[in-house]
Amino acid sequence: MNEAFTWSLVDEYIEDRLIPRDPALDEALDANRQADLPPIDVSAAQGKLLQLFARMAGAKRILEIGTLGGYSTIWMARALPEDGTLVTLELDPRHAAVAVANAARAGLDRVVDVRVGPALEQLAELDAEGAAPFDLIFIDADKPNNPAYLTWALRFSRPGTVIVGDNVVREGAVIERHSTDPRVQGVRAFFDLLAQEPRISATAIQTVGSKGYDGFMIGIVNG
Ligand SMILES: C[S@@+](CC[C@H](N)C(=O)[O-])C[C@H]1O[C@@H](n2cnc3c(N)ncnc32)[C@H](O)[C@@H]1O
Ligand SMILES: [Mg+2]
Repeated sequence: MNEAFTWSLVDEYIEDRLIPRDPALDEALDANRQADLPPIDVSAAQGKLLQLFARMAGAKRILEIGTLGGYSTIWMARALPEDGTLVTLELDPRHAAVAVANAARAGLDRVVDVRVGPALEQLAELDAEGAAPFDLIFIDADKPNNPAYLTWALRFSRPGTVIVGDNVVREGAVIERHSTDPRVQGVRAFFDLLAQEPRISATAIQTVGSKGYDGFMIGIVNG
């Protein structure tokens, strides 16, 4: 059997056994399709993993960089208490509008704050507002800016903050040091920064599934 086909079937099996259906998440994916958003959201199994990280961290404040239609947003926001907050940053106003509607349909409009514009500008604005530290930060936007996003993530952290980065393996292309793909170079610079950053303890895990072969970086800010 074709490998990628098996990975998808196994994801279906995992979803069937371990991931109860959440109509709001299914509706979010439908709304994304209808709005022609690219299907580059996390898988259900990965969304659940992010939700579990949020619960393990006892998160009350989550920052997401890269919203798309808010699929991962909803997964993580479901882990928040009623007075929790999830700030999510999105460049494309069309994506952001779909995400706002999806979060509202999920009953999360009071906890989810979708901010539109280049994330680097939005992060500077959050800083100017004196934003309190976040408990979990999920980096999943334009990969060339990953090093800058990590620097900002550290600024918005406290000891114990969990930082997760998506798409850090890129079908194995991460090891191609001469790659001309700026996303690969962004991820490699992200690893370089992590390697010499004493404030964070990190690893990366390769993943396969319905979204192909990729990986997550998971780190915790040291005390
Ligand atoms: C991979 S998608 C996010 C997927 C989403 N986290 C999920 O799993 O459901 C990346 C998103 O980042 C957005 N993006 C790209 N460049 C950006 C930037 N400079 N600032 C903010 N968002 C950006 C894209 O428009 C896209 O919606
Ligand atoms: Mg991603």
